[in-house]
Order: sequence, then C-alpha cells, then structure tokens
Amino acid sequence: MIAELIGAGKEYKTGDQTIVALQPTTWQVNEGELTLIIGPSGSGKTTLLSLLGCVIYPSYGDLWVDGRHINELNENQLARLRLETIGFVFQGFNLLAPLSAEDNVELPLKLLGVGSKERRQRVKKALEIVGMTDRRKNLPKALSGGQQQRIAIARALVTEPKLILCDEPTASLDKDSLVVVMQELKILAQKGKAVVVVTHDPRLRQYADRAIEVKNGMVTPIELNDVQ
Ligand SMILES: Nc1ncnc2c1ncn2[C@@H]1O[C@H](COP(=O)(O)OP(=O)(O)OP(=O)(O)O)[C@@H](O)[C@H]1O
Repeated sequence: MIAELIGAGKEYKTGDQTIVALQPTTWQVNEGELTLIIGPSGSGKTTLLSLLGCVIYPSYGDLWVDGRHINELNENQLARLRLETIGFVFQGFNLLAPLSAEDNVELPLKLLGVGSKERRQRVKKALEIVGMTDRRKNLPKALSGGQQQRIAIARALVTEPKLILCDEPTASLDKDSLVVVMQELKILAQKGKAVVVVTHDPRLRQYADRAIEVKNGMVTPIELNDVQ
C-alpha cells in the first residue's frame, strides 16, 4: 500500500459557508494497480486526488502516504515528499513553454539536486520509455497533444515515483493518443507503480484494475463494467 485515508475528508470554508468536498473516507491505494476515479462534476474527485498528492491537508481523519503521516508534516516536508514520491500528469500537460522536451523532463531532477551525469541518464531512459527520444530537442509547441502528454508522463516518472496521479490525462487527446497514453500508464502500473486516474471517459475502464465513484463527496468502490 502506498497511500491510505482513514476517515479522511475535506471541507472548505468560504465566508460563513462550509462546503464538504470530501466526506470522511477510508480507502487504500495499492502499488501495481491502475485505479480510476469517476463521478460527476463537483463531486470531490480533484479533492481526493489533491489529498493523495499531498497538495492539501485533510480537515479530519488521517492520511498516510509512503509510510508518512501527512497530518504531521509541514509544508516543506510535504513539498519534498511530493517531489520524491509522487508524479503528476494533468489534462493541460503543464509543460514549460520555453524549455525543450528533455529540459522539461529534467526539471524535477534538478529540483531534487541530482547530479548532471545521472540526470542525463535518467532523462534518456524516461524519454525511451515513452518513445519520445527523437523529439527530445523540440519545444512543447512543436509537439502534438499526445506527444506533449507523453513528455509529461516522462517528467512524472523520471524521479521514479511510487505514485502517479493523473487528472483527466486523456481529455485533450484524440483517440490514437488516448490509446498510447493509457497503454503507457498501464505498463507503469504493471511495473509496480500505483497509478490513479481521474476521468469522465468510460473508455478508460479497459486499462484499469479497479474503480471508485465519488458522488456528493462520498467514495464508493464500483465494478469496472459499471463505469459509464
Ligand atoms: N479551494 C476551494 N474552496 C472552496 N470550495 C472548493 C475548493 N475546491 C473545491 N471546492 C468545492 O468542493 C467540491 C468538490 O470539488 P472538486 O474540485 O473536488 O470536484 P470534482 O469532482 O473534481 O469536479 P470536476 O469534475 O468538475 O473537476 C465542489 O463543490 C467545489 O466547488
């Protein structure tokens, strides 16, 4: 198990209003699995992903990621944990426009203080895994959406994170790119990573090992066949 919520939930206070974004939830994320998070807009999916990503603290309950009790860590410790343990892939790719593909992939390693020789080796390997070696010198704008997402996946995996969190990773992609990106994420799960994907797209169920549904802030496990 890489992450565990024990009665963990989140509420937001805006003015005198309190919004329960995620009700108390007990749930585990396992290595070697690709898990889908589905559910209607505003139901709490991103909130759940943000908790797993150690981007926000739970308002109640306990959150454990990679054996660390998140409730007890300060912001700096969380930032370090994110950098070392978690890879993020977003719908909008979030690549830095002035940097080449390979410089984007290299960035997290620089932030971690990895030496230049090892950085080069790891960037090379990550680009090979996503099949983007020949486009490594390109700026993001010279790449298709699918290619940019593959670079974003290389950036997410270059630090060898145990947990890869994806927020609508295929939403901006055509059908062929969707297949390539999901096959890559599936292979990462088969190699032992925990991969969690928030999606509205029922086509992704064929790549998943399990699924949960979030509705009105409530998390319920569901059968993959019922993903729609
Ligand atoms: N920072 C915030 N401050 C106040 N309310 C918030 C905040 N973030 C989320 N919420 C509220 O919490 C609820 C859950 O939001 P969340 O973004 O987790 O839903 P979602 O399922 O990811 O939605 P979508 O599919 O539209 O992205 C919503 O009612 C949202 O308005």
